[in-house]
Amino acid sequence: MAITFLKGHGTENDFVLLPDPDGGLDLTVARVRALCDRARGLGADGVLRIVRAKALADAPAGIDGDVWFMDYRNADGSIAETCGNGVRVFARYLHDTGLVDGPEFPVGSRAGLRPVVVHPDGTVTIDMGPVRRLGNSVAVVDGATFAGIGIDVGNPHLACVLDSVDLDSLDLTVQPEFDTTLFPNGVNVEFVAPVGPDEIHLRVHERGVGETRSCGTGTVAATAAALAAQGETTGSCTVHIPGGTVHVTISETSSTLTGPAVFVARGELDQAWWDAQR
Ligand SMILES: N[C@@H](CCC[C@H](N)C(=O)O)C(=O)O
Repeated sequence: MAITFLKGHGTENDFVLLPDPDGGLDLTVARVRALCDRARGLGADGVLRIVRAKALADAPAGIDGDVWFMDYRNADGSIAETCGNGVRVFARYLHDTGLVDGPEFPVGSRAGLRPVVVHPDGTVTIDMGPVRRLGNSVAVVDGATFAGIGIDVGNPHLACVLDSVDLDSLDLTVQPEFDTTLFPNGVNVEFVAPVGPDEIHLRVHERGVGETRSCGTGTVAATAAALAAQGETTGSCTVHIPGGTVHVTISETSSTLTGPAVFVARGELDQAWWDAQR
């Protein structure tokens, strides 16, 4: 059977999507790495396998088996709990292909259900769930220490609000150092430059990927950190990342992320190439 793929992105955080309703694909670490490789594969920050929850061995308890589940993998082959930009692209695929009834439905992820609304213009709003603050910490970049806040949005983040440092001057080609006691499974690190009370610029180094043009869960974590810097726990924010702009709201009990979801290509993988990546 031919293996079909789609290539898409959410604010230039790009993904290979693999429709696999019955979970038949043997998606090894080597295959994820090869797919994401920008020279020997299709090139992407991550892979989104589109699978029914009942076909997945490690779907979290409590998710109905018929729910469409986003089996997310980072470019290095590691599994992450969720991906905000990925959920938007995933949701748009389900909606546009008629795999769901109507514009409002839940998407399964290892962080739990993420209810979505697909808008007529193709943008998507996700209910990202509660934002959990983990306490103060620091990130070290090139010997310089930045104060930040640990934030859990289903996956772990360390969001640092900059005061005087120029965002563009940071070297994010290597993983910023972080406290491995607070983040034993690694962390996504955000650097946030406020440009107004409800508007920020953001750069992010993603766990399992490197610097990306955008990170949806990171935009929520960055908003929480920017609000905390103003003494607030709730509010809304326009977030500019290198790959575009999204909108985030945070309440005491939940959060939302709204932004674009774009498809670039669809096709079939070469079977001999796939078989050679074990
Ligand atoms: N790009 C994603 C986050 C993907 C997972 C992350 N790298 C992790 O390991 O937690 C997003 O848009 O949220």
